Amino acid sequence: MNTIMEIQNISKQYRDKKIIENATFSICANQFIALVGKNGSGKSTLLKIIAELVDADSGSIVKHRQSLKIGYVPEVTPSHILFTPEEYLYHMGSIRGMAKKQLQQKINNLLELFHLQEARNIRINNFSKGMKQKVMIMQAMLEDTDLLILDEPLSGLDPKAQSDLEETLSILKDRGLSIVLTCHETKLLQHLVDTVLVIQNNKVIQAESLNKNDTPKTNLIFEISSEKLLDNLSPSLKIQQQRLLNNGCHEVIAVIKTEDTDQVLLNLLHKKASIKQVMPINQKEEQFYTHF
Ligand SMILES: Nc1ncnc2c1ncn2[C@@H]1O[C@H](COP(=O)(O)OP(=O)(O)OP(=O)(O)O)[C@@H](O)[C@H]1O
Repeated sequence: MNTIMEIQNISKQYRDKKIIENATFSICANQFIALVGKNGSGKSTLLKIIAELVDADSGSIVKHRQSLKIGYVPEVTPSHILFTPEEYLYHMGSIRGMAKKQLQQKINNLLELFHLQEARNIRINNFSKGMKQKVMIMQAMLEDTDLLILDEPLSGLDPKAQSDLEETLSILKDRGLSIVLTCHETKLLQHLVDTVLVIQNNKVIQAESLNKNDTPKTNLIFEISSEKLLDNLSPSLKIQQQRLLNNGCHEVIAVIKTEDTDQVLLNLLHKKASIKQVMPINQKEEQFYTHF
């Protein structure tokens, strides 16, 4: 897959509280990423950093396209917009300096795509939550968006509005957009999501595909004194993040097949690695499904 953006070693804290620590992952063209984690784990913060609305304390974001267009939809939908969707989108596009003709054409396309043509002249404050959510996504897509970032788009929607929005997201994915969203119920989006990123203890860990037929996998975090020691471990170890610690050791976050766990741990212990965490991925997903 074509990488469009790399998030490299991003860290963020508010006052003395660590929120995100050394987050490293890539976003590819047409990839659908769900970011999950407990309340207050830092999901919204990470989205705002990717959308360049909040600065990270350290680390960098590398864009692989010169003019990568990012659309951001916040968690809270404004409830008292007295404009019609057409007026609102026109206003938002004008603020961004879009040409009148191009803007009108785009608004027409979006109203059609989101099935809101019949509501084009109704004021947004009379809309249902699902319809308001659609207008917020439309404003994020006024320009030719490559990456759409959505904070909890499904929250507060009734099941009908959720499946309606799910259908819209599926169409956007089919049109080639990359989507990163936070959600509590990844099960709802199971057929759309390519990658699940989990924020846990300030770290961003990649869970495996949601496909239940996959071989069970386990996340492993360990420290090892030298990168060279990893060389002949790599076939059984899919390294996702690696960083140099102040003590000169390397902290490694990796995924292994659950059936290889004993052998990999034995090999690591022979190499004097220090094991920090072993967590079966399916169990972790189960935990997210049941506790959010
Ligand atoms: N601007 C800010 N100033 C200080 N603290 C903040 C700020 N923004 C977020 N925080 C704190 O950072 C932590 C992470 O917040 P964030 O909103 O990113 O979490 P979240 O995972 O999106 O939570 P939720 O699932 O409840 O929406 C929380 O403890 C929050 O209080």
